[in-house]
Amino acid sequence: MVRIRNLHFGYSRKRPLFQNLNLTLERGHIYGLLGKNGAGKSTLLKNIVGLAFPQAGTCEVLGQPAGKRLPAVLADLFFLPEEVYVPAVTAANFVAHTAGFYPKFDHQALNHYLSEFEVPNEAVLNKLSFGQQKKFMIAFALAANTSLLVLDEPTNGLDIPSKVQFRKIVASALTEERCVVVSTHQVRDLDSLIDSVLVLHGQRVVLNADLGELAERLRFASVSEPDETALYSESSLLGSHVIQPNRGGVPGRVDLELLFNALVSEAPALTEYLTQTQFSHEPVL
Ligand SMILES: Nc1ncnc2c1ncn2[C@@H]1O[C@H](COP(=O)(O)OP(=O)(O)OP(=O)(O)O)[C@@H](O)[C@H]1O
Repeated sequence: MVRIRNLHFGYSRKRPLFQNLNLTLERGHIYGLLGKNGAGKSTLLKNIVGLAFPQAGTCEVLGQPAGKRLPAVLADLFFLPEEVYVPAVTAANFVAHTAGFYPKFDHQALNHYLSEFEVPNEAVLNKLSFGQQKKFMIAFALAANTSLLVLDEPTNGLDIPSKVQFRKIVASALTEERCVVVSTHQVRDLDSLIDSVLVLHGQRVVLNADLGELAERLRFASVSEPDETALYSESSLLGSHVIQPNRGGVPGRVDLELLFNALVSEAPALTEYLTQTQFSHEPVL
């Protein structure tokens, strides 16, 4: 679906944002893209959807260079940027004029998502609140039914019930044919939604892993005594939160926030452990 090899990109040549970045994304997965502010999440997504162009290396989507923006590729991908723009027309009018760009557009699904999000179909879009505009565009993006769906910080501006709805709706829209990428710096918004996690740090993707496999290999725990054997440890009020090798092999819950903190603080023991462990997606770290 997405194949990036040795990508170099920077807004200025003196300050590269990505160097030798590699990434493979497959159908049938919901990926969560995590990275600190300014790590380049939005920029990476723009390279994927053909709105920014590699200075070296390749970025292919659906087997074609993304930067070529071929009509057949654009009809099968949807990118929802963080800041949504809506014109001064009703939702129904907007759909009547734009759904035609997406051959697999599902009108029934759109009505279902809009009613779940409680967005009125007859409303003039630019008169809606920011959160309602965002929910309308999320519903439209999902209903476009494209093979690749890229959502940049979709939960920004959503209230708590809408975030819950968002997770439910996106999960229901995933099929074996679709690949969904969701970026966020609010790691908790992705809990129980994504099945794979991507971490962008230090100019490259340092982790691309299936959450199920991570759960089999890592154990996330809170301990009261220091654990010298932990791969990563973070002090808490009652002791420490730790990441340990999962020696029992019984999969538990992956603490995305702790994992993210560990990776961006470049915990060497965890890095080494993950490097030795074969993940299904691609060699990471
Ligand atoms: N159009 C642009 N021109 C020049 N620099 C840019 C442009 N867009 C982004 N940048 C810079 O590139 C870097 C990465 O920005 P980007 O928006 O991709 O990061 P991000 O990980 O999405 O950040 P955040 O989590 O804060 O949204 C930042 O330092 C930003 O200032």
